[in-house]
Amino acid sequence: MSGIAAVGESYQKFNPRAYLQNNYMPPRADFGSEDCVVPWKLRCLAEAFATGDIHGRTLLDIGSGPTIYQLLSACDHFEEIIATDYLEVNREVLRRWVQDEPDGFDWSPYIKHVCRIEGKGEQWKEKEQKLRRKLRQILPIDVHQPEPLGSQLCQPADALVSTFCLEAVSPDRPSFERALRNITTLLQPGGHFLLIGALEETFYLAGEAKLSVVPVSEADVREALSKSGYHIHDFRSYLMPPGLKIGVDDVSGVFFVHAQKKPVA
Ligand SMILES: C[S@@+](CC[C@H](N)C(=O)[O-])C[C@H]1O[C@@H](n2cnc3c(N)ncnc32)[C@H](O)[C@@H]1O
Ligand SMILES: O=S(=O)(c1ccc2c(c1)CN[C@@H](CF)C2)N1CCSCC1
Repeated sequence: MSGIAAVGESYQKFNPRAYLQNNYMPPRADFGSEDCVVPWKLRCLAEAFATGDIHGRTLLDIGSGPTIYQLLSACDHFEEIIATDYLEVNREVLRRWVQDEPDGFDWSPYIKHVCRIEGKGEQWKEKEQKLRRKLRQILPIDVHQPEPLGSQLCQPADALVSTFCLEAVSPDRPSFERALRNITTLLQPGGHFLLIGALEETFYLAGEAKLSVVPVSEADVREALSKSGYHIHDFRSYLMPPGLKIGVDDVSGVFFVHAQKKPVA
């Protein structure tokens, strides 16, 4: 079985609820200080969109999983947001959130925090409803395919977002770089790409699933982006405090990149 096939097999045991518990609920997900990793991630995204440089008709989120935090600052800048994931269980979690079904994950701490740091006086329920209105498609994706969405995307997106996906689904650095090249075909030339990921992580847990992660450094990410034809506007790294290592992964840090696909020469 190929490395990519083995990754796909390992994801069959992925448990969205366990994944959310491990990474998005207190105490690990702490909003107590601006120096905590969750406020840091949300601030990176809010500041990128606050420049006013990133806007258009369609934003595509690659490997959304069961999460929506990564889309909160985008929803004022795009007409349509498209979420994607490899697993139906995750696409179903997102559909249930969009439909405001009962027993969904409570994203209100994240929505309230983003409204506060954006400083526009937006009420959190207003932002929640706006994102539900704009999140119009939830599509299957495989970043290891040359056409990751198959024939589902009629035209390239104006911007991409992707958080903790590429390194978590690639068995090695070459497949990480190929996956980045594949998803880049989904982005307009000149389009912006906001990428968040794990630094030097080798595994993470999601219920019964133990997923392998290809460890990447800042230099590895920069090289992969350069090979895929991006200009890097901003690259930030966050060093994980030791207290946050509780056994659900071995992540050493988190990176944030604001990159732009170079126009066709
Ligand atoms: C670590 S989770 C990231 C979820 C979310 N973006 C976040 O920020 O927490 C990785 C996601 O990649 C998805 N995935 C697995 N294999 C994939 C593939 N071949 N192509 C695209 N996504 C894949 C998984 O289903 C999972 O939702
Ligand atoms: O935002 S995080 O940095 C985060 C959030 C999500 C993930 C990781 C880290 C690392 N493992 C990834 C597996 F791919 C998923 N964070 C980790 C500390 S507690 C709050 C969540």
